[in-house]
Parts: sequence; C-alpha cells; structure tokens
Amino acid sequence: MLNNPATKYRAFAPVQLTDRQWPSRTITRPPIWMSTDLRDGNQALIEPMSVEKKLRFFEQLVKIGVKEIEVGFPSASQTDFDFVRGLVDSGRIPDDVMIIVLTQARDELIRRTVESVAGAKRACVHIYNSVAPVFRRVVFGMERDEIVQIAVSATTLVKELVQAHPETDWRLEYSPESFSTTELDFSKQIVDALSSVWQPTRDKPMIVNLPSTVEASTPNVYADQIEWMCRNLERRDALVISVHPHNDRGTAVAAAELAVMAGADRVEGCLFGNGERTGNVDLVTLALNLYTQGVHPGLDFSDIDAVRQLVEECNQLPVHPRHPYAGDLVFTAFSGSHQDAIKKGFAQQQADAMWEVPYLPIDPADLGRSYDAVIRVNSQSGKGGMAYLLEQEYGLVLPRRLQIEFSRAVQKVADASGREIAANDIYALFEREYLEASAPYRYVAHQMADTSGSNHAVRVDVTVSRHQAAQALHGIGNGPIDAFVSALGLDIRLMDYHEHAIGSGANARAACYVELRVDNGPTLFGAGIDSNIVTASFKAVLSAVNRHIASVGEAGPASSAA
Ligand SMILES: CC(=O)SCCNC(=O)CCNC(=O)[C@H](O)C(C)(C)COP(=O)(O)OP(=O)(O)OC[C@H]1O[C@@H](n2cnc3c(N)ncnc32)[C@H](O)[C@@H]1OP(=O)(O)O
Ligand SMILES: CC(C)C(=O)C(=O)O
Repeated sequence: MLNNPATKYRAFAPVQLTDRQWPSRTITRPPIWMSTDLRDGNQALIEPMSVEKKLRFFEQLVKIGVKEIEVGFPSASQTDFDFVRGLVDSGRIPDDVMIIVLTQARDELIRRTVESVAGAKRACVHIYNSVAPVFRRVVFGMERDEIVQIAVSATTLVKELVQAHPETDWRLEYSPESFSTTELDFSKQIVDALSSVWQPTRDKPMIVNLPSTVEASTPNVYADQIEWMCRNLERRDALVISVHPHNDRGTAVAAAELAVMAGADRVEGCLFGNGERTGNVDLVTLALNLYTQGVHPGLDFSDIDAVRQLVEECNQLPVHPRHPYAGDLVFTAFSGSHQDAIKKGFAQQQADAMWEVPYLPIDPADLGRSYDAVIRVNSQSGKGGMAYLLEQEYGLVLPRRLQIEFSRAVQKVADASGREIAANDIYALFEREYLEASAPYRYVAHQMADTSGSNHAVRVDVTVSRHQAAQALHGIGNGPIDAFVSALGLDIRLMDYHEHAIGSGANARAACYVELRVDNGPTLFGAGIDSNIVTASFKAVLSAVNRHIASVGEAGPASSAA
C-alpha cells in the first residue's frame, strides 16, 4: 500500500445541497422492488443460469411478491432470448408482474430486445449508456452531446418499435450508467432529453434508474445526488425515480435506504446481494430492515430458508453464515452475556406484545426459522446458554445456583476441547455429574407412612444400597426429605430445594434439585429424576451426598434411625 494514497486516489467531492431534506425523513412505506437477479445477478455468475434455473428463480420471485422483474439481456445470448421469449409465450407471467429487458443503446440490440418481449401483457425496455466523464473519454471517445444523442436515438427507436405492438403495455426504463460518478447537471440534461422524446405521463411513467454502478462515495453523498435529481428533473410527476446501488464500499444497503429517504420510488437489487463484483444491493436485507421498523415490505420472506436454498442452488454461490436475517449464524449467540440476555428476553416475551428480546432484532419465527440455533455453547458461553439448552431440549429447569455450579463443569469441557458443546453433550455431562452420581449410595425402594399423633408428620422406610450392599433404613421427619435425611444418619443440612414436572400426562416425570451441606463442608447440589416426586427427591439427596463423598472421601458407615 502507498504511504500517501492521495497521490493515487482522490476524495469524492460532496454535493452542494445545503438545504437537503432527506436526513430528517423516515421511510413509512416500501419502495417498488425490482429484482435484477436474472440479469445483473446472472451476468455476474461464474456459470450463468440455465433456462430451467432462470425459470425456477423467476417463479420464486413471483411467489415472494416481486412485481417488477428484470428477466435478462435478450440480445446478449440465445439462452437469454429463448428464456424471455419462452416466458412470454408460455403465459407464466402473472398479470400484475412487469418484466424488464436490458439492452445497450444500440439499434440492432434494441430491435432484438423488443422482439423478445413483443406480445407480453406488460413489458419494459431498459436502455442504458454510460455517462460518466471517464467512460465518455475512455470507452466512447465522445463529447457530452454525442453521448446524449446515443440515448435519444435509442429512445426514439424504442418508441417507434413498440408502436407496432399495441397489445403490450410498454414502459421505458433509462439508466445513465455510472450516474453516481457523473456531473449532476449532465445526468439531468440527458434524462430531460429522453423524457421529452418519450413523453411519459403520470399513468404511464418513465423509469429513470440512477445507478451507483461502482459505489464510490459515502451513502449520504448518494442520497444528496438522488434528492438533487428529484428536485431538478423535468416532468418529475411522470417519472419513477429508481436506484440501483452496488456494494463496492459495503454500504449499498445504507445507500438505498438513504436514497429512498431522498425521494427514490423504486429500488433495483438482488436477493442476498448477488451481482457484479461485491454485488447489487440486497433486497432481502432492505425488505426485512423495513419489517423490523413495523413497515410491511410487501415481500414475503416467511420461509426464508427455502428462498435461500433456491438462490444458492441457482447462483451456485453460498449465502454467508453471517448474512443479515438469512445466514446460519445470525440468530445464534455463543457468548455468555448475550445468552443470558436472550434467555431472559424469551422468558419475558409475551406472544402478542412488541418484540423485545435483547440481541435479536427480529423474531426468527417470522422468517420461518426455529429457535434451535439461537443459543449454542462453547468456551465463550456462560451458565445461561447451557441452562437454556437443557430447558429447551430436555425440559430441565435448573435453579440459578445449580446453573452456576454446573456451568463450571461445562466450561471445563469446552476449554479442554476448544469446540462447541451440543445440547446432547451437555445433557450427558449433567447425567454423569448428577443423575448417575450413584456411588456409594444408590436408592432402591421406599415406603412412607403417616405418623398422626406424633410430633413428626412422616415416617420413611427406605432401602438404599451402599457399595452394592442393601441397607434398610428408617427415619421420621416433618416431611419426606426430612425423614429420609434422618434415615441416612449423616450430618446433612438441606439448604435449598426445587422441583418441577418434565412433560405432562401419564409420561410426566419429576425433576428434583437439592442443595445440601454435608459434614459442614461446602454446599453442593444433587439432582434426581423419577416418575414419583418423592423418589426423585430422595435420589437428589443421594446424588448430592455421593458428590460430596467423591470430593472429600468417605467417612463412617450410615446408621439406622428409629
Ligand atoms: C453496468 C452493467 O451491468 S451494464 C450491462 C452489462 N451486461 C452485459 O454486457 C452482458 C451482456 N452483454 C453482451 O453479451 C455483449 O456486450 C453484447 C452481446 C450485448 C454486445 O457485444 P459486442 O457487440 O461484442 O459489444 P461490447 O459489449 O463489447 O460493446 C462494445 C461496443 O459497444 C459500445 N457500447 C457499450 N455499451 C454501450 C451502451 N450501453 N450503449 C451503446 N453502446 C455501447 C462500446 O462503446 C463499444 O463500441 P465500439 O465497438 O465502437 O468501441
Ligand atoms: C445497467 C445499469 C442499471 C447497471 O447495471 C449498473 O449501472 O450497474
């Protein structure tokens, strides 16, 4: 890289528009969406789409609700011509969809283009020529007037040719290619010249598409350019102002949004941002950005995974895992504080309330995506993540202090492996750590009796095995756990107790969690699961006792009470 890039690259000159209005506007309705996937997207592919793929893509666009679809560059190849002609002849184009065909402003190409769509119910011929100084000088070797003349002749020819096909509702689209790097007065001059030839009306407007063919400035400058054009063009009422942002600086979405605030009526782009070089603006992101502001975009992405799959197949390009709204990882949190906030957000989110789940700008369910991948656990995760997975996948609602205790075990495994730990691995670890902590004590059976008349309410006769030897123990207490602890004859203080059902109906089971202090040691948890709630609590006590013994070693034999 150069020490002083100013010797090679010049700063983009700002637009002199001191009373610009767009910064204080908000977008309250969607623009007209135009998909150029089958043209700009297609021309950028390593392998252009086959007719069959183009057809599938077209049908997907129609299904989503796109009403203006650029279907190709029919004069470029027989494949494109046949596809377009086939679409028209097969009657597959819904009445409310307008197809658009692009051509250079050259006579023979225009004739072939009109031929490709003649007879369609609605069709738009889209002509372009590049107008920026560098193109005028390097590509065409022409002065401004000559460049205007190319476009005027092309428009005149289109007007003449379409008159021979009155059965079609024709529109003209004109793109001064490389608009964003062109002098504004020249863009105005050429567009005004064309609209004076075409004579658009409010009912049959002309589409003026103002592309950032190569994105070269910050989005605010593009917005200024669009506002300037909207204010200064002749016949504004009979024009649809369209934008076509490319993404060379990575700000196409912002450029499109600011351009709409600046007065653009229409946006051209591709699904997931395919297109030349860094791509066209991504229509999915634009549409869903609007949706998250409470404005329906008029496009349906309620099965976004299906749309993504089709686009990936047709383009033979993957959608990035971090792509807004659609990427595999965009609704996934690995890090502890994010997981904690999301878990709390889900717990508090009411079905019919405003969406307020931290870190999730949209409800994945609105896009047909599940919550499965929202939380994934690795070494960056905290207790919230693993607790969420145990709850979602296994119905275990761990009390907070147990979450803290168990998360240390999860963390150890994550640190050691350096990898993600799936929900089933976390459950297996929980089983190993708590549910299968069955040595030296293991629950075998119990009976309970009411002791009415005594100070204590419950008597428990329990069989436990200790080092595989069965022991019959008896205890009385205020409740089953109290009686059981007394039967064990150990120095145990019950610090905390939680229980909940797992599942419902005949198959429901009880999960029990106890926090004990054994032999005045540090407190620790035990957990038990059983179809009988009392059994679950006894198992939880033994789980904690066994874990204590495993950590400090075993003391004297259990004695029998009562
Ligand atoms: C920004 C964009 O995405 S614009 C769309 C770009 N897409 C494509 O080009 C894909 C389809 N295009 C093609 O397949 C071919 O370009 C074709 C078949 C249409 C034409 O091919 P060719 O006749 O070989 O011409 P080519 O595209 O190389 O253009 C070169 C000539 O056209 C002129 N030209 C280029 N663009 C235009 C235009 N928009 N209007 C008028 N003339 C143009 C050039 O100045 C050059 O003229 P010259 O030969 O007198 O120097
Ligand atoms: C033809 C025009 C609209 C174009 O694709 C561009 O300028 O990027």
